[in-house]
Amino acid sequence: MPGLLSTQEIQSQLATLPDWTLNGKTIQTTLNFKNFIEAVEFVNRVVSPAEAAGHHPDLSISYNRVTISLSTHDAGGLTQKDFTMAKTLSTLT
Ligand SMILES: C[C@H](O)[C@H](O)[C@H]1CNC2=NC(N)=NC(=O)C2=N1
Repeated sequence: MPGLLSTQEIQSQLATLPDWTLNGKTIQTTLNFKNFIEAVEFVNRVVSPAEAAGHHPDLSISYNRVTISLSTHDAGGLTQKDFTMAKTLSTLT
């Protein structure tokens, strides 16, 4: 599938994102907030850049923790879009 990154490309991109890990065909991170409200406020800040990029992370909230998972569903794995979005989301905390 065009656009899928090689294992080597994934590893070198991950090296630039210290809080993110590879989990199967996704990259993932968990962020900790003070409480549920702050976690939800973070998720709300994700909406605009995700819509602008047409690329949407999987999000799960557990009280004060937000787990973000990125994968390019259309391509069936990781593409540059996932790493670009991970970098964008890292600026929102
Ligand atoms: C048409 C639309 O842009 C696509 O379906 C987009 C929407 N958001 C998406 N988000 C993610 N994470 N992967 C996709 O393949 C994807 N596709």
